[in-house]
Amino acid sequence: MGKKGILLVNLGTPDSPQTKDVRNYLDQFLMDDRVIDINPIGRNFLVRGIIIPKRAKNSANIYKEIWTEEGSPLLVYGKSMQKLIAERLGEDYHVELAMRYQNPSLEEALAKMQKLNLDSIKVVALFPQYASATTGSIHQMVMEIVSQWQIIPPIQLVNNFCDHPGMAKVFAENARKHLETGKWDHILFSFHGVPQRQMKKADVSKKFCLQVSDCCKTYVEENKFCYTAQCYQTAKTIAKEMGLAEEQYTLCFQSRLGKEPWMQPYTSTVLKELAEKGCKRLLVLSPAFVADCIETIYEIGVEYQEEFHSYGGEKVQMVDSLNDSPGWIDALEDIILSY
Ligand SMILES: C=CC1=C(C)c2cc3[nH]c(cc4nc(cc5[nH]c(cc1n2)c(C)c5CCC(=O)O)C(CCC(=O)O)=C4C)c(C)c3C=C
Ligand SMILES: [Fe+2]
Ligand SMILES: [Fe+2]
Repeated sequence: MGKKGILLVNLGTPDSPQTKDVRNYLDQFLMDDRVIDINPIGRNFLVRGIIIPKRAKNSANIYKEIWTEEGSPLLVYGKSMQKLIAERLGEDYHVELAMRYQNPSLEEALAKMQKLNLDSIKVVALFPQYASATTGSIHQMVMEIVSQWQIIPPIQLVNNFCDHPGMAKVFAENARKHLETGKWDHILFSFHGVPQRQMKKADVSKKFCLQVSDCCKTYVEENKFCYTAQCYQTAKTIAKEMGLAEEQYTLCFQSRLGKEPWMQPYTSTVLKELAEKGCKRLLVLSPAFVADCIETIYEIGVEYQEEFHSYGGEKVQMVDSLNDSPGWIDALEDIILSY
């Protein structure tokens, strides 16, 4: 028998923190019709005429602040995950890492896998929750590439691992380290948001998401593929592992882009409300990501800290992501073998 192929895929990151590379990254990312899902002319105007000219230089400066000697944190942790999981799975497996945007590209990772004549390929998008803009886009691109092959091996796509107990345990352990050393007034689960429009599009029945009150706070058959419902399920699983009561934590959504409504409550609004209630110290988990990146290190660690301070709060403590911790490698192995 030959080897089984495992393809780990994360979102992507610029090749360097220089403006030119950040521009290329944002262009490929935001021109994806699953990310900015409007008509092509509108998307071209919005992305190339407004967002990139306005954002690229500032984003490049932020990437410069978070860049490490080995590169972008998202890619550095991705490579480390790839190495550790390959060691763990042993000789019967071949593990590749790819990024949906920029490098290492999906094209080059899949070309390597094609040459190896693998028995099968399992695609694990490195997002605990399924969203059309992330996992959906990765799966679409993998299928487009593989559809050109003469031999298409058995392919399996992992949809989500939003309530995997091992994943939740590592987030809970990382948070617990801070619970032991400090007193926190409240815990936030701040997820990357998506536009409300994309949530409605993902509801096949058109009768559930954003149509019934508290539509996605419980994870049920009707919303089993809903990003928001999966976010609530992740938060619940981690909160249970941490022994938190419902009133001790709040779920919120960050990283909104543009003017249309995204999933709510927005993290900024919740920070303001908590500060007004007298909360001074917040512990923030961000379990939409499996690795620290610009959205956790900078948006939470720097921007939300400053914002909370401006409302009268004192401390926003970001909890480390799963990164390349041994517990996460255990969980990832289980996801690969059993999902
Ligand atoms: C967790 C899953 C993610 C979803 C869902 C998602 C949707 C989404 N994102 C944008 C716009 C931007 N996202 C950016 C960065 C970014 N987004 C994710 C994940 C999700 N995005 C990650 C992991 C990252 C970080 C990459 C890194 O290199 O660290 C950015 C860039 C930020 C910047 O340049 O300052 C933008 C812009 C949209 C429109 C969207 C729609 C559903
Ligand atoms: Fe994003
Ligand atoms: Fe929903």
